[in-house]
Amino acid sequence: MSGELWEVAKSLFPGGVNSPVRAKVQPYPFYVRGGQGPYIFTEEGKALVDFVLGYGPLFLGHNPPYVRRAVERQLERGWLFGTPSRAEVELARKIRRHVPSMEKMRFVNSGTEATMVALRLARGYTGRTKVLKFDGNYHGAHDYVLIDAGSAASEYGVPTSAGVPEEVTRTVSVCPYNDLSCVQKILSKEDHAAVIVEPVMGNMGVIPPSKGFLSGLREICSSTGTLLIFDEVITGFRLSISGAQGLFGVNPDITTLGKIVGGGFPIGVVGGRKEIMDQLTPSGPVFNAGTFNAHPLSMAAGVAVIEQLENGNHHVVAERAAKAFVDSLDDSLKLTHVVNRVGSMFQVFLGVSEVRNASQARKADREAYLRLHSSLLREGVFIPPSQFEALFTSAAHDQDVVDFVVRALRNAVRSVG
Ligand SMILES: Cc1ncc(COP(=O)(O)O)c(C=O)c1O
Ligand SMILES: N[C@H](C=O)CCC(=O)O
Repeated sequence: MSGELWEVAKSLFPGGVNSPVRAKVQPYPFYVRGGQGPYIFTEEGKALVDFVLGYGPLFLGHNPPYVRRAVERQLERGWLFGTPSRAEVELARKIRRHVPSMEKMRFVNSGTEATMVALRLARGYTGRTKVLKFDGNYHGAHDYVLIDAGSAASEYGVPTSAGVPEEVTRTVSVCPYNDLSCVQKILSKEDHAAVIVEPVMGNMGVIPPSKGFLSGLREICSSTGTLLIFDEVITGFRLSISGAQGLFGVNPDITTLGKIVGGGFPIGVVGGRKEIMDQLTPSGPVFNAGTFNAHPLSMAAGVAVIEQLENGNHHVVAERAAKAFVDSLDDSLKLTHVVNRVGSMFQVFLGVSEVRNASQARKADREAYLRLHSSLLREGVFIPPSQFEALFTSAAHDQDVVDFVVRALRNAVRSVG
């Protein structure tokens, strides 16, 4: 049972968990036995409608048969060879077909690794040291991005992590999200290698880019010789089959992917213009290597997921469910609130009337949000236990699920006040 596992886990893991946001569920995290479609099943045997979806990767829901079969086929053949395998070529060709700005790419094992390689590549290619990021954007858990970071770093009050050397911090400039004048001012010195941005912010709740923000970044970067990196670890293959860059029609120089493109198996991808990517070892001097890079199981799962996205109306189904949730929330909540939604990712901010950047997100009533989380859990619905995460829907969130969730929401909002 969850309570017993938690007691042991506390003695084994710092804070009882292996990724901090998981510890936010009160009074202790529930342990999960399995998942199917839009549901997860707890150790206690309770079914929960899942709006966390592994923090984004499971765009087709839990345990979809075509992904499972692809992984099983790979398992039968073996799963690690230390040499290239066919599936990595297949997955890369699919990614490039849908995200043409990724002319060449490197497969790594997490979004964290992907952004780390992207920034190193940008420095190697431009010969410049500094990079610019945005307050509240989260790009994983390495030194160069744990500065004013969102997600669990903000939730636990350490947006700038202890242990990041000051020498590193000094090389990272930070602007408020959606503030082009700040970017213009900083980049005008022409000493920054890159701007890294979540094209839709999904790690401070959800915050959409203002009209003209992404195209403005493109223009400023091009005119100052700065590389533009879109961190599409969340948005890639979610906001459209071509990610946020397809949706907004703005091409970055470098893209990072993760989550969906590995079908729920560990993956990160860094890709971009040929001449930039060719700086990577063995064709260039910027080093990257990895025992598990292009892991055959992740490659097989990724190919299966993209095949599904190429043939179904999965984005329509996921987006319809997200819209229904948001509409129902708007109808039931009496309290002042904002719901930001882009496609199938969204978040509600209670007690505030506008959220366009991280400082506005920080003003939301986080206690009230946690009450909403807990009461939804009692009603059989799992949303992230942190204001600074996004809710996600999947292609498995069909009309029956939506109807159930709308009823659950009506009961749950009473606890919010
Ligand atoms: C936008 C973004 N970039 C990078 C990462 C890091 O990915 P990972 O957790 O796979 O290291 C995440 C999430 O964790 C993310 O949301
Ligand atoms: N916000 C993070 C990634 O998107 C959530 C994953 C984690 O921190 O465990």
